[in-house]
Amino acid sequence: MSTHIGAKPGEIAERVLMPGDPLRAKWIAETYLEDAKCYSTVRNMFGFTGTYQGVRVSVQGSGMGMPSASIYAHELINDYGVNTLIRVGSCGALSESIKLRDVIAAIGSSTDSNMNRMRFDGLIDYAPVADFGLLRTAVDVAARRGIQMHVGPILAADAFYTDRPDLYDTLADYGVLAVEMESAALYTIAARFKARALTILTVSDHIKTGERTTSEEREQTFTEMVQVALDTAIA
Ligand SMILES: O=P(O)(O)O[C@H]1O[C@H](CO)[C@@H](O)[C@H]1O
Ligand SMILES: O=c1cc[nH]c(=O)[nH]1
Repeated sequence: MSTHIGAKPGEIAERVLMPGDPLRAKWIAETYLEDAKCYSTVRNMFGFTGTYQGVRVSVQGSGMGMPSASIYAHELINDYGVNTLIRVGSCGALSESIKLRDVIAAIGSSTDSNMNRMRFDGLIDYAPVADFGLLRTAVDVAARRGIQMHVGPILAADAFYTDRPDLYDTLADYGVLAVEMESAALYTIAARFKARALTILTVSDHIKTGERTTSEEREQTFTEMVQVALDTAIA
């Protein structure tokens, strides 16, 4: 067991999908994996391992926000030898060119979090980016499956509810497609410990139009994102 994950050594696959929502993890495991077994219920942050097309894959909930996601990414890599982490999350679209339920692969993640400022002593604005190989594979997989996937930069924000929507408009002017709450930390930790990471998102909320999906939809219906992530994980 690590501090926050109740798995024994060897119970977690080298390739892990990471939704923020632990019930999305359960749905993915039950829907897509064969012989899925739950290896952790610590804090109800469920983790499962099974096989997808004959390859061992795990799905681990990571919670909301960078402090929580950082814990799971750190322990998966350092305590369980995970080398491939693919976040499968929900996000808010910042631009009207993006529609509700669209799929986005995050090439890089800006952030308003202070975590990397502390890491680099306030002297460097580190640029957290996706693993190029995973991103290239995900683009190929999406094309093969006929799934339209946007590829571009996103924002990982500390707060879900912002007092500064004007900054979201400015970010959109600079090409930032969407906001979520984990990827800057995921990309940074993966880089630090020599693992590969990619974030794939489904638009659950539209910041410009106010449209939103239900919590049940966020849990159980983002199938295109999950299919791209699974095919990418085993490639
Ligand atoms: O749906 P998940 O993966 O949790 O991702 C998004 O949803 C949560 C906010 O509702 C944040 O964790 C955000 O990043
Ligand atoms: O608007 C949204 C939707 C999902 N996740 C976020 O962080 N923001």
